[in-house]
Amino acid sequence: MNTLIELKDVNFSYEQRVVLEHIDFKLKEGEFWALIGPNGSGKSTLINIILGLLKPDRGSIKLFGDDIERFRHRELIGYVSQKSNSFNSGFPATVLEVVRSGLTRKKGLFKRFSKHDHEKAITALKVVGMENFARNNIGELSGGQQQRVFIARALAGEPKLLVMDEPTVGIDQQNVASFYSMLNRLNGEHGIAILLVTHEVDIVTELATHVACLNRSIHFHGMQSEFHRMGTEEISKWYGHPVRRVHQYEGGQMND
Ligand SMILES: Nc1ncnc2c1ncn2[C@@H]1O[C@H](COP(=O)(O)OP(=O)(O)OP(=O)(O)O)[C@@H](O)[C@H]1O
Repeated sequence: MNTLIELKDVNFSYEQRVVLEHIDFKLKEGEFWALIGPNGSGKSTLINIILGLLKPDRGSIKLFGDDIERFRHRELIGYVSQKSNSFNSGFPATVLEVVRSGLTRKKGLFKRFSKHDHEKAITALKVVGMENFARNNIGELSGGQQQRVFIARALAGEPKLLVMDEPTVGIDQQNVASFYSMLNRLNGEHGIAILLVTHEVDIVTELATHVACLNRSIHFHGMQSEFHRMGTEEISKWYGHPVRRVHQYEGGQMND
């Protein structure tokens, strides 16, 4: 399995304040990682470093085997942020246009879209179950539907890795479940690796193949099954406050 993300001894501070320390992290092809941690633990900062938006003070970062400075295949990484789903009803773009805009990195902003691009966009909409909404205005859709469209936008460029920072913020509980089963399909059937930042520890650590626990440094990095074997006390210690674990089904479920 190829390694898609590899961080070694990464440190980062805002001004004088250290927020990430000695971060080692590795994600391989086909894996589904949940990145969890309390508020302010550095999750978004870590994602921004992986995306090349922030530069670490120290340490090495490799993407798809290349040093981040030399990595030229941004299209291999699709990114969906928590703020994507915030269009209001007057926003003048169709779902199809939003998804096609995911191809601009490859084509340049003012190039015309080919029939092939159109097909790619429709295929991506089918994957997320939104093909019937292609002609709708993006603002007419619910938060959950908009977020699916943003996943489709990220998928249009045919990435091998999808990075998401709390993509379910603002989505109601019922739609969250179907959103996650869609992610499961993307990972299981389409083989797309996923790195997902989440507060929904209970659902996601059941779905993900691997879990990373962050609170300034990495406190756990391993398989989902090992994570679920960890004791409540151990989890509470790094989380910074008591964490209650609810054993509802095999493997256990954790609420925080
Ligand atoms: N631009 C910034 N300048 C200064 N400090 C920042 C900046 N962005 C974040 N921080 C601080 O760095 C720490 C880590 O923030 P970060 O957003 O990475 O955490 P997080 O785990 O994603 O938090 P949350 O779960 O609340 O979204 C926090 O203490 C935050 O206040």
